[in-house]
Amino acid sequence: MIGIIMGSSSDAAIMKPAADILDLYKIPYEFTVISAHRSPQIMFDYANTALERGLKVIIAGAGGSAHLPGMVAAITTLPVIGVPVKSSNSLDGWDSLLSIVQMPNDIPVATVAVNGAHNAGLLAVQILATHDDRLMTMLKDAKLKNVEKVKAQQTSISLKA
Ligand SMILES: Nc1c(C(=O)O)ncn1[C@@H]1O[C@H](COP(=O)(O)O)[C@@H](O)[C@H]1O
Repeated sequence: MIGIIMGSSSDAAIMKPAADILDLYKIPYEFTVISAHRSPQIMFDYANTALERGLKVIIAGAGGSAHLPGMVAAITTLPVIGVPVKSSNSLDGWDSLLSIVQMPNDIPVATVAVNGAHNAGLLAVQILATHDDRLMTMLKDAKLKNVEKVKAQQTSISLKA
């Protein structure tokens, strides 16, 4: 089970690609809103019980002054993947990117690109795949498909005068 959490329902569309990836790989997940700023006790309880509830990885997305991923990582020993969300009144996503990526020593958050929920989902799959042959086989197939896509582009590309 993977936890996908976000600071506000306004982040849901940006976070959905993480859920889409988990659907593709048939991995169960929960998808919910939790805010370190607005609901600190709920955030604490979620992070504090995540391991015993069977979560393996937490994907946390937040915009603006994005403390949610780092605060969850401060509480749990599970891997936390942070998704900087470019929210409506943010500084083009730089604020959330820097808030999430610049963690102090001892509290890592694996930060993906701004609005990079797709890769966050895939990274969670890759973490699970280290102990799951079905997932590792699917990931290898996906890599081979990428190679085929590039080969097709090599044969179709042309420079028009
Ligand atoms: N960064 C955080 C946290 C947090 O880090 O705890 N809680 C909400 N937010 C962010 O505030 C932005 C605006 O939220 P609203 O749209 O609800 O006003 C969202 O992108 C959310 O992730």
